[in-house]
Amino acid sequence: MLWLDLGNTRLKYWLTDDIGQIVAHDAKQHLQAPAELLMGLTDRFERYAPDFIGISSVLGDDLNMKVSETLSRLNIPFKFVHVDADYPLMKSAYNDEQLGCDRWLQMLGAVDRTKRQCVIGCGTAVTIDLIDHAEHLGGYIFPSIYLQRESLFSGTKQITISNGTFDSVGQGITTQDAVHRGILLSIVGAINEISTRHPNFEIIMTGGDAAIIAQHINRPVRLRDDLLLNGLARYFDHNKQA
Ligand SMILES: Nc1ncnc2c1ncn2[C@@H]1O[C@H](COP(=O)(O)OP(=O)(O)O)[C@@H](O)[C@H]1O
Ligand SMILES: CC(C)(COP(=O)(O)O)[C@@H](O)C(=O)NCCC(=O)O
Ligand SMILES: [K+]
Repeated sequence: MLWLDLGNTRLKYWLTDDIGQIVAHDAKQHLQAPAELLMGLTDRFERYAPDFIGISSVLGDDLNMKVSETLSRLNIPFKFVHVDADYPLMKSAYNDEQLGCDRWLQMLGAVDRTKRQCVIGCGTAVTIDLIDHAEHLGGYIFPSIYLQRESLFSGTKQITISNGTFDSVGQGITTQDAVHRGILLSIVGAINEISTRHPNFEIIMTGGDAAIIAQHINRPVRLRDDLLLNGLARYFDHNKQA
């Protein structure tokens, strides 16, 4: 099988064999041209001859259409995931016409009926979702540390910071440090506040920036880079049986 995750910044793919083992995977920036990026990957995909392609995309109809056109040339059946608030594995209180399918799949990949869970996706946006014994209660959306830096850069005259590392939440005494530390604290502080409000929820983090953020959380965090893939596999496995 070939699994695709089209996020706002990166395209991720995984090729798996008959028993679900990953035989190849990668993550690449798509620069809003995922179809063109996929075109360049088709040779690699064809070599593994997957019999099905399962897709998570938060890129919207126009880009999804272009992706479909590119994938059609492979002559391999493919399907996009559709969010369903009434799904057997997890019910959701969220408006399912709006809920991003990457958020939903990350939750499906993590959900455990015996637990209370807080699933945090650290991608282009940071999403925080609360699940109580397989019931999605709702969540929060924040701009990522990079989007926050870009908004300061573009919305102010004197802040011209466009690079540097996010490695501390202590107060800064230079613009560079104040910007990076303030931004990181906005996300870390929010997660710590949610963790205080929901002490019995296990904290699970995934996505490109999970490791950077997790270091500053004042409770044990489970880092899982397999959530979305796991959610895709659960979704299509279930749909096959249905
Ligand atoms: N301006 C930037 N500079 C450096 N890295 C960035 C920038 N914007 C995004 N990234 C990186 O892109 C990655 C996006 O994470 P990912 O989980 O793939 O998100 P998405 O699913 O939204 O594409 C993160 O690892 C982040 O560090
Ligand atoms: C919140 C998101 C932007 C996160 O996307 P990502 O950072 O993974 O690229 C995406 O899940 C999305 O566009 N969601 C739709 C809005 C919602 O979930 O309510
Ligand atoms: K967006």
